[in-house]
Amino acid sequence: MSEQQQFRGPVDSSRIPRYAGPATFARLPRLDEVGTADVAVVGVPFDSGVSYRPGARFGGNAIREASRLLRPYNPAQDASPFALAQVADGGDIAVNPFNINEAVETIEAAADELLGTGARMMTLGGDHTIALPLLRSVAKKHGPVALLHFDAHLDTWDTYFGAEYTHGTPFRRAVEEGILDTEALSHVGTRGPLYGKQDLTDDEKLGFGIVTSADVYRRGADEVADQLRQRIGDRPLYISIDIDCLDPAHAPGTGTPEAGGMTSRELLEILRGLSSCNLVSADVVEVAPAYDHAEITSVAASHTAYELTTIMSRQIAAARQA
Ligand SMILES: N=C(N)NCCCC(=O)O
Ligand SMILES: [Zn+2]
Ligand SMILES: [Zn+2]
Repeated sequence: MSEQQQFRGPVDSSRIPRYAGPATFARLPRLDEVGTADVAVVGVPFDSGVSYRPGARFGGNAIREASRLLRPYNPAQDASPFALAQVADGGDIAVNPFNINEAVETIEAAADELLGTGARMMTLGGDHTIALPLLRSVAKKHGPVALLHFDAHLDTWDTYFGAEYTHGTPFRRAVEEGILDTEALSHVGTRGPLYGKQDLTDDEKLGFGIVTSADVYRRGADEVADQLRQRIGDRPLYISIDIDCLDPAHAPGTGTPEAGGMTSRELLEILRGLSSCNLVSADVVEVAPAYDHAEITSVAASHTAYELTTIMSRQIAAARQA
């Protein structure tokens, strides 16, 4: 059987215009249409953990809309991700917007169910709070995972207004809970003002290395990707991408924008340089379409999710062949 016949791919945009019909990620089938998937793209419309502008609850659907223009062959990774594995849109994990603790539990349970089917998750946020329950679930399956965290922010702060689960705190909680492999933790794209120098000391103590946005500019995407790849090795890897890792010129539609960020080209190139890593699941979070213009942010996010999906599909196909 040819790969094309084996997996159900996107709607053919040369036959049905790409702007027709309801949006799924990359015009892929829904999970309930294919039964099970190797990669499940799921939305988490939750933004009750934000410290500034709200609106990331609408991010997943904005990314789906912007992803209508994605095409099936990815030349940068020389792969047709939707022919190498079954990728499907699993819809949204519906969570309580008025109770953060309950929402975190619901996300973890839904992720357990999806990962239990053998799927890898490509999650579309939502604010960054959602990374914690997703990591909990991934660690139940794989043990403590390596983490690459693309973000302007550290997100290793302790609490906000006494709250433990917020979009500025998921990775401190994750280290405390022992679900991350502290030999392989990196922030990428970090920049902007902090509360104090202690933020950096605390972050380092938790085990994180930092590649700042200026480092990416000075050293270039290839060198940064090489260094990250060496640190990660063949550990199970989770990639969490806060779209505010990009400069506001490349991602205005987000809740806590910081000047001086990476370009979308730099982000995509670093991800392509990680294509040999054992990516077990990933998220793209913090897209807040109300502050976007001309879908700049959601287009960047859709291409980011496409590269991540391609990495996962290539590995699934390689594992199948081994
Ligand atoms: N995770 C994101 N996007 N932002 C965290 C910012 C936390 C703060 O307001 O200091
Ligand atoms: Zn951020
Ligand atoms: Zn963040």
